[in-house]
Amino acid sequence: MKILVDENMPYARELFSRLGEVTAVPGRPIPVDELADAGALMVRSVTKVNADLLDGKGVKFVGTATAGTDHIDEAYLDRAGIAFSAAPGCNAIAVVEYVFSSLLMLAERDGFTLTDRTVGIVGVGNVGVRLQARLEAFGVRTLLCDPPRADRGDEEDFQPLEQLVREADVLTFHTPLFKDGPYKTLHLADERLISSLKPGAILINACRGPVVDNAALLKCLKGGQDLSVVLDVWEPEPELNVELLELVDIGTPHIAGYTLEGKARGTTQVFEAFGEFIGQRQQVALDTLLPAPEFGRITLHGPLDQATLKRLVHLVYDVRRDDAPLRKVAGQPGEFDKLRKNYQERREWSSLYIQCDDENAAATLQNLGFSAVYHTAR
Ligand SMILES: NC(=O)C1=CN([C@@H]2O[C@H](COP(=O)(O)OP(=O)(O)OC[C@H]3O[C@@H](n4cnc5c(N)ncnc54)[C@H](O)[C@@H]3O)[C@@H](O)[C@H]2O)C=CC1
Ligand SMILES: O=C(O)C(=O)[C@H](O)COP(=O)(O)O
Repeated sequence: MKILVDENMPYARELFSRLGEVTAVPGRPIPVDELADAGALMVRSVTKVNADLLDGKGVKFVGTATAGTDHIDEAYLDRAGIAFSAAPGCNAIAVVEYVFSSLLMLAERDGFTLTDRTVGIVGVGNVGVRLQARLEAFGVRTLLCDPPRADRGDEEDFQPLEQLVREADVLTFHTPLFKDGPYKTLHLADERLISSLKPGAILINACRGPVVDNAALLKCLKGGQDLSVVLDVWEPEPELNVELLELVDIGTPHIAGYTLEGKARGTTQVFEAFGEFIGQRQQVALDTLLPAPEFGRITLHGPLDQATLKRLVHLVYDVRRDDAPLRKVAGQPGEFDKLRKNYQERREWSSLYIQCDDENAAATLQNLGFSAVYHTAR
């Protein structure tokens, strides 16, 4: 069977060739003629999968190596009898580490202590849960908002969005994009919400661009609102509003989820689902695929404070490495996708093995997701 895969899926050729004949293609725009004889299609978020793309073709299985699924018309796939699988949670750790890098950078720049701040998390799924756990591991207070989970009766202390807006110093969005329905998230952060944020607040959007009304945000920033902004996603992509980019504190080209581990997990999740679909069950251990990281092992002497955590975090990933290149090319056609396609390898904190001579530092770093151990010379 011919399996069409997005060329930005690491390890796709190597894995899927165990199950069929692989052709790697760009995802935006996808070369439609390649679909004519394809039995399976593996995409990322840049390919809109719907009747226009697939009607009259022989595709029987669609996989997306992403957490978000708003680019897939699932109702159409259902009607057309095409099997579908996504990769929930594959890159959640990467997004959490992006948010942490941003907060630590802003804290250093503006001279505040993270543990004095309250972080409101909107959308407490794979990303939000991990973000809450890591923030709390470092002693940062969190407030949670997730109406679908609250309505399901999930045992968590959920608050209304209005309360987060009133109380949070940082408001960070991690919801899917729902254009309508009871839990609509399109423009969830509208002008009213943005202008009601506490003075000096930080607004972060690393989920989908249209969850924050970009025109309203631009208006608030141009009006001089005392607000710091971190945007990884834009309305619309790949054409972002350059004037808005100039006014945000951190702006990146939709790469919050782009650790090598996160992308590789996405590939392996859809690979395993496809294997299951064709009756050839496969399992892949992620660490058999990944190369050694640039920085593998270090020693930390003494306790862990915010400044030390910032240095450790930024040894693995500093969000500014993705902000500067976007500012250089923003507004030039094709450049947004080029930055994403030629993304410099980025690893997760767990790739850094830290030997600590302070027991508390080791425990906190472990809870934050580093591979930390306590070891004394005695
Ligand atoms: N920037 C990037 O590179 C990445 C972006 N994403 C985006 O982030 C989103 C969240 O990712 P995950 O946590 O993995 O998804 P998830 O599906 O595990 O969690 C989403 C959570 O949002 C909640 N939610 C839904 N509607 C809501 C509403 N109206 N208000 C508050 N909460 C609501 C859901 O109940 C769920 O708990 C994805 O749907 C995707 O669009 C995900 C990964 C990488
Ligand atoms: O998983 C998701 O959802 C994301 O937003 C991905 O990180 C987006 O990456 P691409 O699929 O656009 O490469």
